[in-house]
Amino acid sequence: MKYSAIITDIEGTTSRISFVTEVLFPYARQHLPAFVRSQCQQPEVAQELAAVRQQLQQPDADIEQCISALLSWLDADQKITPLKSLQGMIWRAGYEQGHFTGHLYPDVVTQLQAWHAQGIKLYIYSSGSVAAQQLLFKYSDAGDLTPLLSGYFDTRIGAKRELASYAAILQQLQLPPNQVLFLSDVVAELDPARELGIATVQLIREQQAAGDHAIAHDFSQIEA
Ligand SMILES: CSCCC(=O)C(=O)COP(=O)(O)O
Ligand SMILES: [Mg+2]
Repeated sequence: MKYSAIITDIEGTTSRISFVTEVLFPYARQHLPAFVRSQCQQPEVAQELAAVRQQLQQPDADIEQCISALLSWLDADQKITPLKSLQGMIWRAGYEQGHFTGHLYPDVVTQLQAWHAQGIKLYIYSSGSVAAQQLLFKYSDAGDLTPLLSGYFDTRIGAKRELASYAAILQQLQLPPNQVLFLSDVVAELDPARELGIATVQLIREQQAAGDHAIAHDFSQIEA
């Protein structure tokens, strides 16, 4: 066993990009205005709206201005933390009511089970909120896979292209970098992890450009 821990990205790595862009994002877009209007007094929503106002640097922005900003961030796929948190809250209903299940490539399910059985700790690092990550794995195509996972990281620990984010994750895992493997389809996410000494593998699921990291087309090709 080469690694004590494996951290994996979601979109384009464990899951098809189109599941995020054609199922999750449109569902959030459709339900966000009514969700925010009806739930804005709930403390967890009010807290995210305060973060939206802070991001806008408009402390007096009303609900409709907040909704408009959130929708424009969503359309531009901006990984802004209050948007990602609200998306997770909205997706909960979609999963619980059976509108969709969390897409995972079949090789991911098999390999996560094998790595878990070998004693490798498995973590997720996605721009989707921790709650959204937990929902995807709880309501996955293959059933509840959350027992396989030891932890989750989102934009609260930092952006995925920033070296400091990977340093903070290593700090939390309390592991030396060479015992950790990071999987992503995006070279700009793999580069800062490698700079810290974390092992990296780029997943090439579709037709994206390869970088200079080790490459796998599916999880069965990854030596851990
Ligand atoms: C937790 S599933 C939703 C993924 C998401 O919201 C997103 O922005 C994709 O981010 P990733 O870091 O997984 O590429
Ligand atoms: Mg990705």
